[in-house]
Amino acid sequence: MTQTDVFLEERAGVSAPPLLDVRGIARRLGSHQALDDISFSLASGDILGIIGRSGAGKSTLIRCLSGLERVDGGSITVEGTEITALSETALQTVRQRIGMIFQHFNLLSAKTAAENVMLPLLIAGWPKRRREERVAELLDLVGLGGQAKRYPHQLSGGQKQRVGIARALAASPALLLCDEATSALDPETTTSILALLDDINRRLGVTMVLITHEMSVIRSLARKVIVLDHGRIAEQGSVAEIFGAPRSDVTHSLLRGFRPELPDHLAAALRPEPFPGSAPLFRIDLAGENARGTLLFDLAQSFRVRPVLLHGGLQDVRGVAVGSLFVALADAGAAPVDAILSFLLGRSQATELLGHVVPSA
Ligand SMILES: Nc1ncnc2c1ncn2[C@@H]1O[C@H](COP(=O)(O)OP(=O)(O)OP(=O)(O)O)[C@@H](O)[C@H]1O
Repeated sequence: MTQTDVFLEERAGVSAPPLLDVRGIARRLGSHQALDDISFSLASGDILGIIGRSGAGKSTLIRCLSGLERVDGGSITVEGTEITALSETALQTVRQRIGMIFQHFNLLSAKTAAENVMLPLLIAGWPKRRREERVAELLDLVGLGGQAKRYPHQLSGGQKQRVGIARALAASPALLLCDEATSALDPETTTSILALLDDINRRLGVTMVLITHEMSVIRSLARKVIVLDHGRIAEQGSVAEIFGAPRSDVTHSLLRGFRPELPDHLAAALRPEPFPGSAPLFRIDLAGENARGTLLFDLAQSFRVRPVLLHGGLQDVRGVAVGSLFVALADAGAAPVDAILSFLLGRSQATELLGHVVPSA
């Protein structure tokens, strides 16, 4: 099953209709095709991370999802309502179901934290008493119970983003769009904001779409990933699939530093053909079940080879063990490399024969 099939299967599944369904959207900015044939769907409660290099089209996509920008073609459906078909007035009502948080927080500087959070409730016409109760509840939720009367300039960056999150959640949106929500924050504050968003998703079940250029954000928060490149989807899948076996060049490049790579001295020692004393060296990409098995033991038993682990490692990606091992097979003399490769392909996300090295190198 391909990664796209996983998405399509969910779309066709017996469960509830998707909360967000995007079909073939396109958007042109001047002479530039900023988005081209973007399709995906998202179930209620899911968290989708959209990543891409600068200029890939991330901001344009999130602006289209929020209804701030119109598409030139295709459709966007939120909770069964096709927002791309709505008039500006009808869109205003649906947009109350969509919350948004921003890189630079976008708080009103002349209003207190509580007044900023209250704004969407004023617009939605909530009565005063309920508004005040709701604001107190939201400030507690984001850990700012004691800061209600502070102005933005009296708050740290992390606290400002907490106000932004409380404001976005005020009218109980079904969909929360996060536009580079942690890009202006230091690493420690980033971790605490991502943990808060994760907690909110678990407690309130809010569906989230986050755009970012940082793979660390995707790894910490997303469950599904779309990699955008030049306005098109280069690749999509679960976060474990993307980290475990990336397929597109752009994903490989965005993951640099997040996946084990062959150390330079080993790469320099690699030869394309076997030579006396050499062993074939494989890169084995693993995720989930196959990362926990007895792969190397079974390999040794089945082919009477001696697997020598030269490099690699596993990391935890949203509860799934994901990683790569660089394994040389000593004493593989008579063992058929093709059969070994097909054995490994059946037990891994991906396996590649990199060349031949002296195993102790
Ligand atoms: N008015 C415009 N006319 C022509 N091209 C535009 C216009 N506005 C944006 N673009 C181009 O559209 C592309 C997509 O821009 P967008 O801001 O969506 O990308 P992005 O992935 O969010 O980038 P970044 O991470 O740098 O914010 C970029 O190449 C940008 O230069």
